[in-house]
Amino acid sequence: MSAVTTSSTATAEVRGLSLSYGQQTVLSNLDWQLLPGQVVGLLGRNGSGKTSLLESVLGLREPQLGAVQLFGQNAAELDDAGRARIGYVPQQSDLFEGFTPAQLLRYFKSFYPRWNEAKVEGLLSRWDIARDKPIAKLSGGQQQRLSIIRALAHEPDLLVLDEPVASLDPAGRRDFLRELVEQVLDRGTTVVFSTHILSDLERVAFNVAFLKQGRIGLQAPLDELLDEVRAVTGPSAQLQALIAAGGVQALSRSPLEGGRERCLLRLPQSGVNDPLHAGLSSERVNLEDLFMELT
Ligand SMILES: Nc1ncnc2c1ncn2[C@@H]1O[C@H](COP(=O)(O)OP(=O)(O)OP(=O)(O)O)[C@@H](O)[C@H]1O
Repeated sequence: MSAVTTSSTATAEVRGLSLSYGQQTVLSNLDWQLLPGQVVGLLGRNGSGKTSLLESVLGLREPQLGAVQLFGQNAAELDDAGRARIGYVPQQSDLFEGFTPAQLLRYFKSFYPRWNEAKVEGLLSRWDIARDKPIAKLSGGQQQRLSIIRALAHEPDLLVLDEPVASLDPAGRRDFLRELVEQVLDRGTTVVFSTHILSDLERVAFNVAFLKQGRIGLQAPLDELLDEVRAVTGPSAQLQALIAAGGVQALSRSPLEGGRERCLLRLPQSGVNDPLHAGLSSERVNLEDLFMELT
């Protein structure tokens, strides 16, 4: 179930990352890779370490073990040119509340050689953000959108969003996320965003990564998973034989009474090992099933 294939062109490459807070181990020998242009939804339970992982990827947290490379450089020692290629929207907004949006954006513009003023103006209008109102008086959702505009304005090659839609209402989330992804698709930006709102992922994440027990157990295109994964139930021996025959990836296995098991299996598209042929019961799964079993 390795989440990594070797590539020298990865936007981010994480190898053997371990991170603890005191006695609590949060990330454990974690491997992960983000390729150029990938849009990845990072899924994990509350407290599973999503923020810790994203901060480690950005070089903001020093892990006890392991290596993180961004654009081929050590993340903790990224040079200014490398830093300018990142857009980051943290879970806790770090906007200067005494500023107005116009002042804030002017301030950040001075740091970046690349700055797309037309995009900034267009998004401020479309996302309905008053340019000259103190940021402290904007709603939580408006502040979040402003934070995202700030992160998009310098056209980053890697955009990291930690629960970007937590303050948005359900109606706003869908259109907003779709537009966000459209904003970056043209440029081939790599996007990673953490969330536990599954409907957001279904709409915009082309890939999903599952964080469990300190590791990325699985990362794959969501469509492919919904197409290929089945919950298969039957006698353990029969399931074992099916798995041993090869070409089937066992994602999770849960023992049931009477020598039976329930397994999440990823089956090849050819259908050669269709469990129904082996007399086992097989059901399609949805994203919620995957979340429950893989996080
Ligand atoms: N600075 C810190 N010091 C000590 N413990 C921390 C610190 N930051 C996070 N933790 C702990 O590490 C674990 C992972 O936290 P993290 O914020 O990375 O998880 P998360 O998956 O982003 O959570 P959520 O979905 O609730 O935002 C939690 O148990 C948290 O209490």
